[in-house]
Amino acid sequence: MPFQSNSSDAKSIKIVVVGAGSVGVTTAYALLLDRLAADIVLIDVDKNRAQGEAMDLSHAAHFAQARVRVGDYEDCAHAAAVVITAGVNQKPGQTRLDLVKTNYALFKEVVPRVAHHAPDTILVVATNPVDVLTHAALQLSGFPVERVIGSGTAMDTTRFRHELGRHFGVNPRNVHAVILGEHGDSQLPAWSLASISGMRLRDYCEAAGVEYDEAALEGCARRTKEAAYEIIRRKGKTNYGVASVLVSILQPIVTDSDAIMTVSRVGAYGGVEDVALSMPCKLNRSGAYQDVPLRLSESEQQALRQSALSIKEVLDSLEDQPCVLEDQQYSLRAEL
Ligand SMILES: NC(=O)C1=CN([C@@H]2O[C@H](COP(=O)(O)OP(=O)(O)OC[C@H]3O[C@@H](n4cnc5c(N)ncnc54)[C@H](O)[C@@H]3O)[C@@H](O)[C@H]2O)C=CC1
Ligand SMILES: CC(=O)C(=O)O
Repeated sequence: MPFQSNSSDAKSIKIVVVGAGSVGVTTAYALLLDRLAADIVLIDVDKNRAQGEAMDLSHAAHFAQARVRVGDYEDCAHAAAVVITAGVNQKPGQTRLDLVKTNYALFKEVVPRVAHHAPDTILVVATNPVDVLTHAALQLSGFPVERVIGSGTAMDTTRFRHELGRHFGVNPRNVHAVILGEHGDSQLPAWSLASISGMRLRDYCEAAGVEYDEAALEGCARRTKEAAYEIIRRKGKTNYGVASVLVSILQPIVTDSDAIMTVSRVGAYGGVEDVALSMPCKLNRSGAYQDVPLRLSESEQQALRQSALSIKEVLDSLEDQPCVLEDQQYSLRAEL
């Protein structure tokens, strides 16, 4: 039975989180606080630790009228979404792309299992490098493109709005600004689209009688790009921001509400075919749709192309491309 959306009622909603590490369990906790699902399933190779996390979360679940349990891949059946957070994280100084070989190998193990048991679900990928692995998840699952979503620059867009909100002294929710491209070093701020109170940033500054301080704004974009490096240098990981972002991606899926978010999806960008990166997408119960019109400046289009090319280079460098042939896919699934 395919997932049936039930916009006002979380009773029937199951969400599976693969990877009960720092990001996975923080996401499960954020899901509980948001009361988005009735059944939250944790899957991890370290079953003992996952069990401990599920027990602890269950005590919090008491207040949210949901249950949290440890499961296996067959528990993915009928899940509204399966969030993949399993994998190694960055050590101080490492880039997200440095993780690709290890986490790609893990995806070859995990994704076909999820797809086998939950052929109608939506995959939400958080594991890094998230754009490369969103592409891998699409190929390994055989799902339609709209049902494989990477958290992408939804995280960076949130950080960017936080920075701009602080700079302009307004609530970040009232800043409309997006980061596009790679969830990584080649990301780009779409300055030409940024607005506050319906006004482009230059107009807003003029109307407010404040300086349009280009250097300070560049600082906002730089701190956005470097935020994860700095947090990892200080505390060894990031978890709260991404967990909240993952729940904000799951919300429009569960409630079928057509929210527009910058998430990663496979497509053609800046003339580069078959690559995943983030652009604004409409999210609903069927997945992520790129039917949101966008008019970027010439230099932003160039930067987007460069971002696509740098992700593509990593994809091409993977010795063993994800299997794309139907019969290969079946043979992989037959081994499960
Ligand atoms: N997209 C984003 O914005 C963010 C992504 N991340 C990424 O999320 C991933 C996870 O990070 P953390 O939770 O901090 O790492 P962690 O080390 O705390 O957790 C990883 C978990 O994956 C599990 N795991 C390993 N192999 C597995 C397998 N084959 N099947 C099931 N579970 C398996 C481990 O047992 C562990 O519990 C990393 O790749 C990290 O870079 C982290 C923060 C933000
Ligand atoms: C680690 C990571 O990808 C982030 O916090 O943005």
